[in-house]
Amino acid sequence: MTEEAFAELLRANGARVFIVGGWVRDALRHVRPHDKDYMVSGIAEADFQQLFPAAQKVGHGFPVYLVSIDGSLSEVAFARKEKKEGRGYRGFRVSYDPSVTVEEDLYRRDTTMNSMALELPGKQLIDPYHGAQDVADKVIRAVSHHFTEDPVRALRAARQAAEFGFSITEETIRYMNACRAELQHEPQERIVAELRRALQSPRPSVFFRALEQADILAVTFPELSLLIGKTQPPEYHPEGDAWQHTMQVVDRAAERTPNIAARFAALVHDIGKGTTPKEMEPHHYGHELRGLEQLASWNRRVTLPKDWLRAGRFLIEQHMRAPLLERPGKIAALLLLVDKQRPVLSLADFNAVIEADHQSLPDYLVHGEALLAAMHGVSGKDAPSGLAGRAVGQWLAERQTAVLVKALAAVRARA
Ligand SMILES: Nc1ccn([C@@H]2O[C@H](COP(=O)(O)OP(=O)(O)OP(=O)(O)O)[C@@H](O)[C@H]2O)c(=O)n1
Repeated sequence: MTEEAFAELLRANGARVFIVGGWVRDALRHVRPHDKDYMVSGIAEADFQQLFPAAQKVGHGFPVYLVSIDGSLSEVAFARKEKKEGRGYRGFRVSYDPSVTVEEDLYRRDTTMNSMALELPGKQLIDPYHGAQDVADKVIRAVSHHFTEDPVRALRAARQAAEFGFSITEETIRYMNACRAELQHEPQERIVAELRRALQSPRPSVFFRALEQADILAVTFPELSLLIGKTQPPEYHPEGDAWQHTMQVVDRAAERTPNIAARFAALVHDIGKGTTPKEMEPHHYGHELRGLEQLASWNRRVTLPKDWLRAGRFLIEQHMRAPLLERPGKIAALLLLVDKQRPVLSLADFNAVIEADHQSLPDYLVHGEALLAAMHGVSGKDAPSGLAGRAVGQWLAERQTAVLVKALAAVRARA
């Protein structure tokens, strides 16, 4: 059914119909809006079911229906009021009778930019909390103290700041801080989902810095929060401590690769510096090993996506040595090892993180694909017939190194 027919049918039965949430916000931001969510008020659930017998009921604790509108299945919710009664995002008493108004529904939402509606059919903007002005000013502002009723809103606000390049008001930062205690009991999947979206954003550091500003980094990402104040030799790190460095590296990685596992690897590459003994600072000898331990402990607390873990481990192990190799045998071995990380991590992804960290890239990584192609021209099948077992492996490694030396010399001659 068309949107027009859907709205007309409801209006003919005394209801009001609205487009709500992120679609309205994104339309005002002039970016391509995502899925449309609808809301209806002034109609009882039973009457709605009679009008749309094919609509599938979904939703936890309150009715949401899936209706096919303009060719896609859209969510249609009833205007509702919520009263927090228990812990977590499900601890609500909800009322959604036909008397609940659109303004009441918008009031229970997180931020002003997400609390606007367009009434159908004319798409008149309903904006009781001045979200349009905040979108124009690029400001994230909690609608009310109800913000704290769902603690994940603290992460949503930080993540949307990173996605949209918006700033967060002081008062909202305080509400984010007020979510601190409850955040410790949130399902980790919701936190990882927000982390994923933050890593997808153009500047992930905005997300982590907002959490730090609200003093909730230590409860959401304790391994990262340990990096704060960890000193580093200023001649190598004029940007400051291990936290400032990590924030720069994750942003530079986001400029260089869309691969989320690689961006995660950039985030955790120096995570071992968080547990460097105080007396060793500003040096961090052995931080690769401590980094693997920290990542493992993060993964015990939260099951991290397997590809993130694999990329994270690999970069923790390789980020110090990879750009500093001189011996051809080591360069050949590294390139072949990087090659084995596909499809989790391509050579380009690996290079993106190394360059984000060191702000330069050695020629053997810049031309790594060509060097690999040359090395792949040699196969164990070409080994002399007298060789077997490990001797074939050794012969292959030697041949591949010889090929690499030639190919690298050609690359360097052209430079
Ligand atoms: N914790 C939450 C989640 C959602 N919402 C409200 O529900 C709407 C729809 O939520 P959702 O689709 O999850 O997010 P969007 O804001 O539409 O967009 P995004 O994809 O950026 O999360 C939001 O706009 C907001 O009004 C809320 O108040 N609190």
